[in-house]
Amino acid sequence: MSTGTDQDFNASSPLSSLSWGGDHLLMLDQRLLPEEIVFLKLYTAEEVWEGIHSMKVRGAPAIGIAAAYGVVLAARAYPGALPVEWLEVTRKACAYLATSRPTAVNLFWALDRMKEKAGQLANTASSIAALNEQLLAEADAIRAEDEEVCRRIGEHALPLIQDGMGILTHCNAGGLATAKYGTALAPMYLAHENGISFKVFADETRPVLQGARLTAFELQQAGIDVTLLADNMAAMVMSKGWVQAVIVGTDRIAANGDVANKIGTYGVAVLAKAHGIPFYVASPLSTIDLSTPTGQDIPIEERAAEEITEGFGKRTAPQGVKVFNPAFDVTPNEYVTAIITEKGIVQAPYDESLKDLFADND
Ligand SMILES: CSC[C@@H](O)[C@@H](O)C(=O)COP(=O)(O)O
Repeated sequence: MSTGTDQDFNASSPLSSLSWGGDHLLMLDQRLLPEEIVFLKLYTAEEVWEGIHSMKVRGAPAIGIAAAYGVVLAARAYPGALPVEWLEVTRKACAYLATSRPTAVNLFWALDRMKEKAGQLANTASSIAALNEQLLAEADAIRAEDEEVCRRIGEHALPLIQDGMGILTHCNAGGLATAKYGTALAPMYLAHENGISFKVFADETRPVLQGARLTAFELQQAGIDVTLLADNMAAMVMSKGWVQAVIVGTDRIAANGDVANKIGTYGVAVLAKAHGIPFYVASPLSTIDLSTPTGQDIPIEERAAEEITEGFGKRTAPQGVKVFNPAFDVTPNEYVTAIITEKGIVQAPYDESLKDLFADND
């Protein structure tokens, strides 16, 4: 792995979290934002695994894209392999990369897609170089499709944003978490482009501060009116009548419409309901997991205690104290006003409306 700052930051176009560099994956180190803009050059699947696990890249769609490129890097490590060995390498890489984080279903969705593509390619009697090129094309397609999907989510959600509105969001579901535009932030970028005037309240999102470090940064760079809140201020801001909608992203939606997203989202949803504020979830179809029946079946990642006791290098709790640090929570479907997808906006009953989204796909 090597580091560099060779992709210039341009305030008018959002930073790209991931791009293919010819023989490596260029990954923006999101742990260092907003103070430093550093792109890492990753040459191995192990480096990609570590990048996902340590949250250098994070956000459900982005980790799926990163993992897809990780499979490409694994395959490229054996230029002299036979096709059957090549296939085995790609399968092992998929299984390995799937262990990097447990909650965001986009990771498994992207790896399943790469596994299926590798299986098809291995039967084509192409050279290993040609197989690798085509595997790379699949990873590129996953990335390009995500950009298009996010744009469409933004277009569908655009009518929800009106002049003078206040919108609260939690964590970061922006361009940094996706190929471009984001999911929850996509309509905000589009509304801004369309001259609609609105305010965003960004929860700082303890303990990793994706709201403060990433959402506030992204929106500020785009010239969008953003106000940063500590998480415990959302109730007061809502009670003042400053918030007309909540829009968040998601890591996995179960078949019944329960929504896993960054820890604290459930609390925001309860507050929104108490104040009569609609709570919207922006989600690509790749984040909807019909094979998981309810939110209780979604695996919730628990992360290191140090994220809470000495986040960002400063000890803020006594040594040895017990800590519970789940990275996500589940918002029950009854709090979800609507789910905004690239195929349109759906509402309860979610067990039917989510299934219909996929039925239309056939
Ligand atoms: C479009 S990103 C949607 C979600 O992945 C996002 O809201 C979120 O919870 C990210 O969590 P993170 O732990 O930063 O990967």
